[in-house]
Amino acid sequence: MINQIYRLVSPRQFEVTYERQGLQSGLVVVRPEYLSICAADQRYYTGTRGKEALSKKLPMALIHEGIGSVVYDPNDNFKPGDQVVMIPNTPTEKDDFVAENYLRSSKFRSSGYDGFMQDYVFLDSNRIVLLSEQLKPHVTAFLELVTISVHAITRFDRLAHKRRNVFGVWGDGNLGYITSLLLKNLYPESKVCVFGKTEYKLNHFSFVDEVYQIDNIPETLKIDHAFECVGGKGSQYAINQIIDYINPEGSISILGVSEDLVELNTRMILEKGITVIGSSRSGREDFVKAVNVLTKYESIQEYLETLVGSVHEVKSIQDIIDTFEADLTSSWGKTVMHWKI
Ligand SMILES: NC(=O)C1=CN([C@@H]2O[C@H](COP(=O)(O)OP(=O)(O)OC[C@H]3O[C@@H](n4cnc5c(N)ncnc54)[C@H](OP(=O)(O)O)[C@@H]3O)[C@@H](O)[C@H]2O)C=CC1
Ligand SMILES: O=C(CO)[C@H](O)[C@H](O)COP(=O)(O)O
Ligand SMILES: [Zn+2]
Repeated sequence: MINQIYRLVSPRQFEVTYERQGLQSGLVVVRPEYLSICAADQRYYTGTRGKEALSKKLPMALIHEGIGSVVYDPNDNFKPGDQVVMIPNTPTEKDDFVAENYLRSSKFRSSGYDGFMQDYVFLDSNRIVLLSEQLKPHVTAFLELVTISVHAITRFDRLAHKRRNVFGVWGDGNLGYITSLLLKNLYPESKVCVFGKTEYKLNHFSFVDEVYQIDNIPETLKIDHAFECVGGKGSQYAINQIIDYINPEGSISILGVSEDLVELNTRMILEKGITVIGSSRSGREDFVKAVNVLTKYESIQEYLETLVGSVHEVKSIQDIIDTFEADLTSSWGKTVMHWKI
């Protein structure tokens, strides 16, 4: 069959390419239905990802957050019409110690390999996870972002010391919202404090114990462990502020992606014996966990629904551009595409 792939060729410019794809490949064919825009996609779309990366990675289909329905499974593990979430990480080897998302040989869609902006996506059957009917598609569209928090919290739980009285989450955007929501559900006895810049955004975090504006934090406040969900230029200020407020031997999970090198107060990292945990992307285990968590806790899905900023029907390349532009001007939440192209 001939597949149409919608690739970014240069900032703000998409082109359709046609590729022949055999149905004998053993891969499952999925029709994408709801896709969601990540900050990483915006860095490619706007060209802020940096010239070198752009020249290495483009042309490339964007989007690594999305769900779809199975069209054809040569092994009959999935039925046509099954709703599935697609896993963007594609490992090419297995390691006993290194998770699939940290293997340098793994391929990640929409970061050097084609993402989900295609008529059909061809995936190995272990790169999709079945979704139950009770899950809402405009929410599961960004399930990949939920797996990022699931993965970071799993790593934190394994690596950090066991006093978890107070968590601090820096970042009043999408990732901060999901991370604090999961922390509050997974550690109901712990206090969760969110630190951000904008009162309007912080007002959405009704489920946490405290919210603080970053220029108005009580000096006496102390946290046991922190999650940085800021990224970009703000991550330097956020991580150094965390270093100031964290108790000795606490952990800082860094999730925000920055294009530039970040200057850190390493003297206090040393003096406080802080554990810094880098956390990037996710793997199959995290997707299975995220699907189970959303299915088990109905309230999590309800809270995640308030993170849906807007849903755009996409039928043409112009609709793709309009949706990316709308996302850039949106002040809250995830921008979802109903993929009808
Ligand atoms: N590790 C991983 O695998 C992944 C990482 N990411 C990265 O995580 C980061 C956040 O993503 P996302 O939540 O979608 O982005 P958002 O823009 O929605 O969230 C970031 C938020 O942090 C706020 N902020 C800025 N400076 C500070 C500060 N010093 N302290 C506290 N909050 C601050 C921003 O406010 P304002 O907008 O007003 O500046 C914004 O509300 C990005 O860098 C993204 O690329 C995303 C997915 C996966
Ligand atoms: O969003 C992400 C995962 O969900 C990561 O931030 C993204 O993979 C980073 O990729 P790149 O190096 O292409 O910016
Ligand atoms: Zn992402």
